[in-house]
Amino acid sequence: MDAEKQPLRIGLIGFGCVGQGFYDILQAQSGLDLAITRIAVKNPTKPRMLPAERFSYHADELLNDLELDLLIEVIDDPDEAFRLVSTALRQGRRVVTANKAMLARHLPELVQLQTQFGGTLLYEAAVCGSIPVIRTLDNYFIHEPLRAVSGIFNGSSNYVLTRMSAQGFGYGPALAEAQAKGFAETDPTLDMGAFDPRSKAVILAAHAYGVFLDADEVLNLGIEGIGAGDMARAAAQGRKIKVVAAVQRLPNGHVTALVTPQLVGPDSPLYTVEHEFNGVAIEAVYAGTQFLTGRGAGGHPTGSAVLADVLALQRGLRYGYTKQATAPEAQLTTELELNAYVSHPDASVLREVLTWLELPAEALRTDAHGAYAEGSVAVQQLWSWRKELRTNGIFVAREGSIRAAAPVAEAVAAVWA
Ligand SMILES: NC(=O)c1ccc[n+]([C@@H]2O[C@H](COP(=O)([O-])OP(=O)(O)OC[C@H]3O[C@@H](n4cnc5c(N)ncnc54)[C@H](O)[C@@H]3O)[C@@H](O)[C@H]2O)c1
Ligand SMILES: N[C@@H](CCO)C(=O)O
Repeated sequence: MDAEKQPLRIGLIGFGCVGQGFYDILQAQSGLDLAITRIAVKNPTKPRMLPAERFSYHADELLNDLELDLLIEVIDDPDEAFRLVSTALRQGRRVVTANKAMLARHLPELVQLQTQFGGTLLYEAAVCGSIPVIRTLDNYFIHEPLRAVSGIFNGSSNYVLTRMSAQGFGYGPALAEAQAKGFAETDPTLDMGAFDPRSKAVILAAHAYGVFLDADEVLNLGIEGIGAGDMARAAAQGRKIKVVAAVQRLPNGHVTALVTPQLVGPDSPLYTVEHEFNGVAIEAVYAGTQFLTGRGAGGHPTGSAVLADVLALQRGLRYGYTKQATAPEAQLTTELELNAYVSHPDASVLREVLTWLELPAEALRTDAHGAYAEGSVAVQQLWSWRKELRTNGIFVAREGSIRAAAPVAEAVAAVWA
């Protein structure tokens, strides 16, 4: 047989939700010159849809098989994923990964390995499932200055919020559903605590601005503290609670990122993004704002993004990382402030929170659902008290853009209006 007619030989590492999703899609399509030649799994005793002889039980066997044209890494262990992906890149190979936690920690090194050894890594599936946002930023907005890239980057927490608000579900049952449907991470605190959308924000910062942010220095607050009372208050105001991640260029030219729950109204495109769907707004200086939406989690949507990367690799696509050359400085969220809403069923707990956040005691209100308060809060305070805010299940929402703290707050608000 003519060597050029051989299908691309794929080594698939990980056969969970995403691995099987990718496998299903490939089985259902004809005419693609692709073959899943080897599959590596971890657990030899787990019942699977394919006969045992289809599997290897050591991913290193796939790394050592240089007949494989391309490796796909879709396991749930970020450290092992980094070992596998970085080894493959040192071999100069073509690799696809969906592992955002691993990418957010190691992106600079993975970029450097591609330059040094000539391999290629694509990872569209790692950010917002089936939405082609990385490619849009990397290929289309190559020279366009961007004001912000923001939106709903986590399907599981959005699913839980949708079930709680529209269908009156409790937090626990809603999360159990998100897990059963394959949306949640193996450790769901990554989703509910907004660590997962923070990883995605870090990855998008690299493609939108050429900046490699340190994930540990990006403030992320999740939805563990949100209760029926918060849902009822939001609904009474005609708003919904969404976890919004934002990477944005500040008027001083620096880039910053933040992930928090937010109260959004019907004027926001995020208002109608429900269940496991994600939505990304790209605010470009000349093109204006574009909004991308689609399924952000699940085996088939994510498998579809993996397939798109495989086909792109077949055509020779690489990310350009062109904005790295002119990357602005990253700025941590200090010196910024936002409109905060905090709540707790117990007023005495909330009183203490107000002192942490330097909000006046008079801001405290109570209603049938418990205690809440609203006011302008320095992000530095949220940062300092982030562990306590999480442990106490305090819900902090923001509304509108974060802004530089006084005395430039008014000027900044005008720029962003
Ligand atoms: N589920 C989604 O919607 C989704 C979406 C985008 C990205 N991702 C990412 O894709 C990756 C896989 O997610 P998933 O939902 O398929 O998880 P999963 O838990 O369903 O499957 C992961 C599989 O990897 C296996 N595994 C772990 N270590 C392994 C090793 N060393 N060798 C071989 N197999 C190993 C596990 O046993 C498990 O079966 C994760 O990084 C996740 O963050 C998931
Ligand atoms: N756990 C992730 C999977 C998609 O990255 C989510 O719920 O968005």
